[in-house]
Amino acid sequence: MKGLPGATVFYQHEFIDEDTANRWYTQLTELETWYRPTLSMCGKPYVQSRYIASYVKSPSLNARYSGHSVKVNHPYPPLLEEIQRTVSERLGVGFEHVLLNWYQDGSVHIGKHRDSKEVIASLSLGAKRTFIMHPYMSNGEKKVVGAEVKRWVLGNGSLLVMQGDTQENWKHEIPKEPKIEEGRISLNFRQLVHQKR
Ligand SMILES: O=C(O)CCC(=O)C(=O)O
Ligand SMILES: [Fe+2]
Repeated sequence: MKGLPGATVFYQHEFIDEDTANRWYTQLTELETWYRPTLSMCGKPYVQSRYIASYVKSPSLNARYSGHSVKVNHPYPPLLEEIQRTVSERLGVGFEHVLLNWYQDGSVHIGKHRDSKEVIASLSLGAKRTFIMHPYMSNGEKKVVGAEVKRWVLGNGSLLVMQGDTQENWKHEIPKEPKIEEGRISLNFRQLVHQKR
């Protein structure tokens, strides 16, 4: 993707067709493992606005995000096997873990953050949402010369891949868009495996 120095980001608007995307969205809302994660902010518990669900290929894997652990499930249900296989075959990359985020409407968001360095492939289903990348600042300086805020829309059935130095140099977020009434689910496929229980 152009205009993102120090990042390797690919975006494909119609990675899967709309009918399939809509069908997968509806089926995934029926998963029984959705829950709202709690973060600790200044010692107080803070329940986040989005629902998440997470699956690992192998029961010995553990997933951590922003310092808190995520409840992981095993095995993958057949639908998630099918979706992951579709993404893996098209990209030629295997994944060991998926984190699903469910933004039930535009009031639900994810704040600016960085993720771990593995390849992250993110499939979007449902409502279109804005995605913003911000240059990461270190000691008051951008880590990459010429980095400027970049935003675009993640469509229904689109795929976003972040890899390489992207997380070193950039933060990303899905901001609130209060006018959006429909829901969106993103499936974030990752290779992470480095922490054992
Ligand atoms: O929903 C998305 O597309 C982004 C989610 C995200 O950044 C994350 O789960 O780390
Ligand atoms: Fe992220």
